[in-house]
Amino acid sequence: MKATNQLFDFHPDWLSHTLANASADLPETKTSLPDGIQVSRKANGVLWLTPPADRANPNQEALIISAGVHGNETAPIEVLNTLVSELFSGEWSLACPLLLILGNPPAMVAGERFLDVNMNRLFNGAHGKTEHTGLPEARRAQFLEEMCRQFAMAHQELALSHYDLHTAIRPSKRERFALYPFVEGRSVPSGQCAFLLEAEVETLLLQHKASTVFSSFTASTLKAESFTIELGKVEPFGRNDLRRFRGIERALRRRFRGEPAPGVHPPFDHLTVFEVVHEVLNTGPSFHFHVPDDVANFTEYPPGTLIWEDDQGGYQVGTAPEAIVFPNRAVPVGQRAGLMLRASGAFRARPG
Ligand SMILES: O=C(O)CCC(=O)N[C@@H](CCC(=O)O)C(=O)O
Ligand SMILES: [Zn+2]
Repeated sequence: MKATNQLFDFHPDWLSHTLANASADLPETKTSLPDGIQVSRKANGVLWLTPPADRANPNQEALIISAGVHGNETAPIEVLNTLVSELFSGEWSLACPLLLILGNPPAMVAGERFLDVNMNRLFNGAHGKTEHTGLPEARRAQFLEEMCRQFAMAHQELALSHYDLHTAIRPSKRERFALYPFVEGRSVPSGQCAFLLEAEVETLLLQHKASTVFSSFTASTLKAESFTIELGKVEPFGRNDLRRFRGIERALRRRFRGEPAPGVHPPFDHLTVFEVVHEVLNTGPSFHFHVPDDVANFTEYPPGTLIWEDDQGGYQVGTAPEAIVFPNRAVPVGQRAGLMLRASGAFRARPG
């Protein structure tokens, strides 16, 4: 199709174009789809789509969807690519402005989480730290912040949501879970909970402080309703069982098309909610992490369990059981080695 070829230079799809140009500094390229959607490839792996001004946007929203901020988390990248291919081949029509981001193309090509520095610790301005000067991942994070800022400015009259799609390094006792960045005084809107259930995400983690992850930037700075969503486990391109990702694919397609939310149905009729009670940081040479390397996300520890210690102190589970997510001792000093969670209730959606 003409529009696809113009934007993707004869590559069959957006993903293969993005991988083939992983380190290229591509100029902005614009085209339009036969149904009038304006498409701008802002840079490699970044598409800004705008429906015609007279098209209805029934949900009155604008969406930022990112994947591949970690290069080896490939399933959500494949899901986004499928949706872009459907849109470009005219299978359905877009109702809302959309900013689509494949975060770290060089790391995607390498099949690595990141190359020089974890890009999902570089937002909210952290890309500007002197130790990151000149690093491609820092430049990319700064560019992505700028794209999101411009997109939010261009659509101030619409409700802005950002879903940053990931897969986890370890197996998980809860297959899909979302993290809600902390913003003072804010609580999760019920419509967002219903969307997570629609996407077959049944667990929600409430963060306890703002951070340097992408979703925290869009939540804090752009006032978006933002979530990091963990959709399964890391696998290389082509090795994902995409049937396990149909929930998010369907739910995003429905939002892109501007259709109303469907009713909720068991088993995806309630979200189990956890709150972060402690962030485990690698404190340096004397840091000793007592959680084994291969423990699954949401493994629960009874009260009093020693989670980590160093020569200054440590952390023990409090009076109620706590679960761990993202245990990872191999992080640089000062970075997160895990999150300790306490169950804090449930969101039960009204039956559809
Ligand atoms: O499985 C893991 O250990 C990491 C999976 C992952 O990349 N998670 C995100 C979570 C971001 C957030 O806290 O919102 C990350 O660590 O960047
Ligand atoms: Zn990730």
